[in-house]
Amino acid sequence: MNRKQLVEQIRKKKSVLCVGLDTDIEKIPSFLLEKEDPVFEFNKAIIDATHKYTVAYKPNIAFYEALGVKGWQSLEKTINYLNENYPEVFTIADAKRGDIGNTSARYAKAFFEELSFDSITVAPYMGSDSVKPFTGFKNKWVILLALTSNPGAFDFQTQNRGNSDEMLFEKVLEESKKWGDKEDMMYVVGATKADYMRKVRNVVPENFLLVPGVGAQGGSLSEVMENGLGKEPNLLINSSRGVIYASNEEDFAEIAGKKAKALQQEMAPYIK
Ligand SMILES: O=c1ccn([C@@H]2O[C@H](COP(=O)(O)O)[C@@H](O)[C@H]2O)c(=O)[nH]1
Repeated sequence: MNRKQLVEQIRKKKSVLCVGLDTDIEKIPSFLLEKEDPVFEFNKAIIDATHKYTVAYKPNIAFYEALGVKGWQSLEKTINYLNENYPEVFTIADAKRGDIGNTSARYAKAFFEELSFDSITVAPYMGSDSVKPFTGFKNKWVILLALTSNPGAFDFQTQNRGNSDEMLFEKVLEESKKWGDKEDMMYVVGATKADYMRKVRNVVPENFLLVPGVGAQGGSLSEVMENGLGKEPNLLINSSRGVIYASNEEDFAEIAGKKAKALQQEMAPYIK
């Protein structure tokens, strides 16, 4: 998917909502466990109930890998279901990959070609040769970890470099501009770090930001919208547990739909 298509969808739905498919076999309603592929059945019901309010879906790969071959099959069925039934939505493999060049190239093939995701999250720690193999795929995106939502982000990401005032995450943003641009590179910035949003936007005013951490992690949606939104609507705000586990009963999908709608309605007034 290219930037124009993503922006058009955001404006049409008046939403920057990304629903995180962090589908934990131990948390899904127990009646689904009788099905042949409970994880896929759960995802399918959540997607059908939320797609009107949602512009992106983000399966976190850990939840699928944890189930071995079966989990990988559920993931493949989920991305195929999205691409076949809702081709307008943006898809994110939250895999946080990045390795020496030839290995990164295999990760890129796995997620962009075998699984046909639109984007993948990538860790910048190993530098340019670990990230560049994910670039150059037509209409595919790298989503680079910049300032993450977890408390440990303060261990390295906000530390100053030498005597300069520049923080490590600012250096990552600046340096990565050599590897991609607003048409193929996004950044992860946690909703819990909304105080730093202005600094982020000083370096990358136009790139999309993927913002996890609203809801369960305590980040504020309105602060993110107020400080993070560019002239074009260039945010994707993720909610995983807050949407998909809003109910654990027969009505889980319907309640997830209502949660997604409530988030979309909070977002709508900001989207021009
Ligand atoms: O900085 C980061 C990067 C990724 N994540 C991921 O996003 C979701 C958040 O889930 P919630 O249930 O909405 O808290 C999850 O997949 C994380 O691994 C993040 O939280 N922070």
